[in-house]
Amino acid sequence: MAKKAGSGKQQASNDTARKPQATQSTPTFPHIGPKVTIPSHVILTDQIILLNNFLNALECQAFIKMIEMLPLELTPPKKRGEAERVNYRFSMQSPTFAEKLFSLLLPHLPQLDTGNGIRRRPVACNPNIRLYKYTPSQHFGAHYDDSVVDSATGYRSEWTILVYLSGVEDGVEGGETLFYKTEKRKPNDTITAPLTRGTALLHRHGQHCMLHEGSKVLKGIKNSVTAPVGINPDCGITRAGQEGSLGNIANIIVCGLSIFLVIGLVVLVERRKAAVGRVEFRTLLIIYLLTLPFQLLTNGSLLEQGSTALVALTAIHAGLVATLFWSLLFNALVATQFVEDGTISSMLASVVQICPTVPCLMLH
Ligand SMILES: O=C(O)CCC(=O)C(=O)O
Ligand SMILES: [Fe+2]
Repeated sequence: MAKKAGSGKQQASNDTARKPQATQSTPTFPHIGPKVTIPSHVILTDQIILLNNFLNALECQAFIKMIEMLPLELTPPKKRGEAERVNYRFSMQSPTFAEKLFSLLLPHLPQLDTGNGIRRRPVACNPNIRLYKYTPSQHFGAHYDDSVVDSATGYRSEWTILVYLSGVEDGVEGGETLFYKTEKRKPNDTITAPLTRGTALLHRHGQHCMLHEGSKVLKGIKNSVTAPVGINPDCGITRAGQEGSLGNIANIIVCGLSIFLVIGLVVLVERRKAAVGRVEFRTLLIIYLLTLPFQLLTNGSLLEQGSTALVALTAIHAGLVATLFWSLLFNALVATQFVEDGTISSMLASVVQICPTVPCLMLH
């Protein structure tokens, strides 16, 4: 009898719950070539997708050879509340392989549901890579996969990718990944993903994960490689021009209008009759005017996240905002002067006002 979800969902055992593991030495992964066409086959909308022939027979063979050389761990006996997993595994952090895997997957990936009705193209594979080997009678009990956040990028995973390195073509019997529509696990509510060599199985994980298991291998050896797949963080605004996004359109419009408004104010200040503070105020407006195109570009979701252009423009923007602060302070000093004659003595009143506040601030 498979484990009941009961009070809480049966999670993959602690060491399989997609929490990044202590880094093991990274093996040299075999070469994987890009594939021209890999049609995606949706088995269950927003839940299970198959990409057949993601790896060819030679690539699968090379992976299995690599797995055979690794110091695989046989699962220790399960603890309370953990899913039963009896197989051999090698787990590691490999950002390089995760990037390679993702670059090959990306051209063939459909947009995936992020959980709030929005579909997005995934952005990365998590570097937590696992290699599995199941011998006859081994299996992975029913469980749910957890989401993980990649600390380097902040991407939260929403899907699992599982690539079968061996399958029925190799004489493997049993070992299919089973998905249950209900926790009762009735045969009518069970979806069986065919165990086909080279197929990449994408399935939803985290909050919307279906209860699933790696069924018992009856004959032959099942090998697979798996990684979590991340989608954009929820708070991100898709870059303008991508997936029909207008970027941060409100920011773009307001900054655009502000540019014209501030130019108008600069002109009006020029014509101002007041003897004191005119130049300072105009300088403040000009500095503010300079910040606006940078605000528009850096906060408008127009540029690629992490790109050199965005970093450079953000640095200039931050510098201008700091300058704006000092200019504003200077305007405040000028505006509080006592004798409005424009000479240095007019600053006296400001000094007299500010000095007593300093000890008060220090006491706080
Ligand atoms: O090997 C399988 O078929 C299932 C593996 C799995 O569920 C997992 O790695 O979380
Ligand atoms: Fe799983």
